Amino acid sequence: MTQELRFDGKVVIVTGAGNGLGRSHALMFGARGAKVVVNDLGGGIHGGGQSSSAADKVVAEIKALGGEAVANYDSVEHGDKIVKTALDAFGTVDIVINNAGILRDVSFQKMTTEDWDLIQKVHLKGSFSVTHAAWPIMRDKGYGRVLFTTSGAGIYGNFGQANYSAAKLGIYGLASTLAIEGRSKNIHVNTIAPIAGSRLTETIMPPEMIAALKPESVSPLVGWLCHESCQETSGLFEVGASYFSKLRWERSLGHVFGTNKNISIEDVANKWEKIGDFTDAEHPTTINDTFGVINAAIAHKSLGGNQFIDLDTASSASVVRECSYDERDLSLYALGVGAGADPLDAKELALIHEANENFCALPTYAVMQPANGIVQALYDGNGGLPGLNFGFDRVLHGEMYTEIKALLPSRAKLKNTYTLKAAYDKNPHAVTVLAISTTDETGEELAYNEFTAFVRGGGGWGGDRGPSGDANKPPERDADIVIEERIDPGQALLYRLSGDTNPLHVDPAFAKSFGYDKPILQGLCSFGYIGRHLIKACCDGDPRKFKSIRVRFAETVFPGDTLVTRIWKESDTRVLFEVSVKERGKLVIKGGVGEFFKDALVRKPRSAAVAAEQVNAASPDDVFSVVAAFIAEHPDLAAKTKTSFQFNLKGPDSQWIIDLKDGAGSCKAGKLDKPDVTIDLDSALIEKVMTSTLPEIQKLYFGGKIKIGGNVAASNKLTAVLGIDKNRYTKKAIAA
Ligand SMILES: CCCCCCC[C@@H](O)CC(=O)SCCNC(=O)CCNC(=O)[C@H](O)C(C)(C)COP(=O)(O)OP(=O)(O)OC[C@H]1O[C@@H](n2cnc3c(N)ncnc32)[C@H](O)[C@@H]1OP(=O)(O)O
Repeated sequence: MTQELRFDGKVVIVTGAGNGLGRSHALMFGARGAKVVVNDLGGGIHGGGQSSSAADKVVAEIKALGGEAVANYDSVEHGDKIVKTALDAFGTVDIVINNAGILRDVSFQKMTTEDWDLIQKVHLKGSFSVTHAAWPIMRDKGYGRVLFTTSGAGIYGNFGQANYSAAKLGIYGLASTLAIEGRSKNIHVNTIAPIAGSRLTETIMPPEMIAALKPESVSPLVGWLCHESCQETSGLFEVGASYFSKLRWERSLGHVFGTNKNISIEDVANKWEKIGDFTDAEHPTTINDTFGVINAAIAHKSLGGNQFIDLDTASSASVVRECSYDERDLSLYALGVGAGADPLDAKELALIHEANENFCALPTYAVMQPANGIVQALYDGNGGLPGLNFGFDRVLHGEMYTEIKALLPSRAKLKNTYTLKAAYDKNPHAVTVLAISTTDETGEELAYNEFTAFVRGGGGWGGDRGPSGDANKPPERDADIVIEERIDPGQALLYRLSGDTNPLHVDPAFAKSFGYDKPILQGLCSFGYIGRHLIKACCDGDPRKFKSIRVRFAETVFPGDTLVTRIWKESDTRVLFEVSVKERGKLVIKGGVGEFFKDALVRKPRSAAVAAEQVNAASPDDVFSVVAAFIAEHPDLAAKTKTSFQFNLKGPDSQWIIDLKDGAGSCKAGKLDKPDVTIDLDSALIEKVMTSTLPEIQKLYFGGKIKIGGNVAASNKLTAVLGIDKNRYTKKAIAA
């Protein structure tokens, strides 16, 4: 900032401006264009006497510098008179500097009531009185800057200054409330605790220190806080001898016993260390920050001595959440975890392009829907999921285990059943393990997940510490396979669209409040990358061979990092792995274990009820499901599938091969030479079905001509027909 900050046209009252700090402030304002009311009673430092000479001298100094100033000799107890001087001379008041003060230092033992009252009168009541007289003027004009002067003696206490300490901390309380009341009227209120050599301090400081503590080194802070371009309000600053700093409150995370418990003195004594433990301390800035904590404590009914983990639910019934996904979700997720960086990589394209004949869900998508249920619960601070009594401000994803039980369909309605498997007290933190079983509409279990949450400051209830140490350490030899991949700097923003909208990954301010320099990558995003690495390295690129993965998120990963996955083969179906970040040489994933199926999982036909809902579907999966459902409903055809059953599903321009065997099978684009059955799609028939059943779909999608494969919109039409009217259509076709 190079432009001079001036106060032209602004009217400033500086109390106690005849000497020391007040004089320095007044000269600074005068030199920068302000009209200054130089108030000074001209008394001694202990409150006796009166003289106009001190104020007059400073007025003369300001005028000599080319500025405008008037003197005022009233006591600050009569703030209205001081403000009247400003109004009479300059017509308004813009800035009030409450600086005047005296000392009556004496030990508390010897302090008289008069010593006490006098100090309260000059400091606390004086600050009130001047500010109170100027307040309506500043409110009416919608502009004001008020500065109060407190002291280290007020903030920290000081021997022999009980009266002064009380008044000075009272001033800070006054300032804090005025900052709130003035905010809507553009009145900013700040407080400084100056350390300066002045008449008040020369009796208690050695001369060389007094010389170093020039009042002139305090005034620049006063000038900045009172400038119209400064937005600071409610601040408290220590300043002196070229040192400028800001103070704030700090509060330990504390301890909540739970309101259902009668708290004893012994309970408090037992938790004393925790109550005073400033690890992960908070910095409250408003009274609501305190009420929030108290309300949370009142709201807690079943804490059993801990605030964030609902231990009661550890043994209670599971919670079920329903959700669904489709091809678009799978594609978006695959992109979110780095697939498609090379659009010509055919194996990865099959994870993204829903009409690809090998289209298949990335197996790690199995974590996504269960995770989204947790994310929703975290938004609520307690979404009814077992164990969760905390929000995003506490949680880091600690560990993850995912096991695939059946091939994920390209679309499904899911039931996720959440159970709190364990809660460990890693004092001062906590670790919870949520077990989630995922089933589809048919009741078949598709996946099993274990989410481990690291809950900052959530421990300390004296519970079991749980497993310790590093599990699944890799052997001390070079890795068998190393895969390196850079995460795009914008990856967290793309990944969050799959559902993990935790602000920690997108909002720089939130990340800062959590203790990070910038937003961090979602744990499950790294997880997805690593899943892809394992598929590439250990499944020959076939996601259908992927069985399970276990990781510990040991260090933070940031978007833009390069992941280096090191894999050690234990057998054909099991590996250990670790992941580090190339740029920082940090190990970010420890204890990794991957397991694989010897033979790729195969699709199983889904029930007719499920298939009937596959309208507007676009993928081979859906075509397959519908046809397989039809077959299942026709015993003659079903019997054939026990051995092998193949047929062509033919449209005017392209064809699908459906291949069924032992209740499982595949569907891909192409034409069999010798199919068991050929179902010939007749566009006239389709048009008739569409016209009679779904004219709006026809209007949108159907132009009298159907294409299959390659053309997604056309695939929609095909499966819509099969789904809606499959019996009528396929019967006729097969009969033909
Ligand atoms: C849960 C469902 C989530 C669903 C998704 C929604 C939320 C998401 O948006 C949130 C995220 O994605 S966060 C991003 C991913 N996670 C991270 O970046 C965390 C990385 N890990 C760390 O920073 C440290 O390990 C850290 C900070 C976690 C721990 O480090 P320290 O404090 O140094 O701990 P330390 O002293 O080493 O160990 C204390 C005890 O805790 C155990 N522990 C350590 N790391 C753990 C971890 N990652 N998971 C589980 N337990 C862990 C230690 O073993 C130790 O216990 P003991 O002494 O008994 O061995």
